[in-house]
Amino acid sequence: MRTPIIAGNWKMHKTISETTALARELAALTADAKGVEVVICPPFTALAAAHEAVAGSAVKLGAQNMYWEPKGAFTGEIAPGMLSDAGCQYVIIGHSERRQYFGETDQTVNQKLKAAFANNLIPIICVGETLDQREAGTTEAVVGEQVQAGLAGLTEGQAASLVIAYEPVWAIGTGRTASSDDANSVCRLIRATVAKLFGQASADRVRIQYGGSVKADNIAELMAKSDIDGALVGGASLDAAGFSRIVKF
Ligand SMILES: O=C(CO)COP(=O)(O)O
Repeated sequence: MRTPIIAGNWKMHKTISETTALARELAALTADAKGVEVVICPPFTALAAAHEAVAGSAVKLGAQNMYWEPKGAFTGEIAPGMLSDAGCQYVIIGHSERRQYFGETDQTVNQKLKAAFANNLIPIICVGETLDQREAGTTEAVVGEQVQAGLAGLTEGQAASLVIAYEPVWAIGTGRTASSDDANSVCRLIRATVAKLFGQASADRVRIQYGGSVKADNIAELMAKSDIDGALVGGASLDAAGFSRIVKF
């Protein structure tokens, strides 16, 4: 049985004081949510404040990115150990915005995944096709390759314990959600790819999220699907009331 996981990717939003307020409100509003894991991923500058704000609650903390080296002359980068130190248990890796604007590739995603595991962080690896790729009929090939290359060299246990977020790029921030059937069929393909690479036991355990214009009013339909185990929520995670309704799908 896979525990559903709802994560909020705050992207480049919220100051420290705004983070404290939002995280506190969210912790209070989700205190009675049972059987679901809740994660928030604020920007780096607000991680420590968020950690303090959710202390004593079930809300967990994640970061939006990291570098793979443990320390050194890498100006502007953040090491995995620094995220643990700030209270993170999760880290988003290879979000489409990082692939699109910051040159991340399946190879850098793979290096980051291995570094995350080496530092006891659970990676949330993002995969998904662009509109051009969907219209060209290459969704399955693109997503399959992202999973295969991104997870290359992991152990069966690691493959089972990570989270894969299927985020079709054309559905992010556009108000266009993939239909629940379309989302589920790609999530099923992702699980089959994990089964092929790491065995059925890992595939049965790995949690697969859908992301892309998830809102309180479409979460229930998505979560009812066989292979969707949660959501990675952008815009709608910036409002405590709305996000708590998503958590309580
Ligand atoms: O990119 C996303 C989460 O990582 C999705 O963003 P939206 O929910 O704003 O579409």
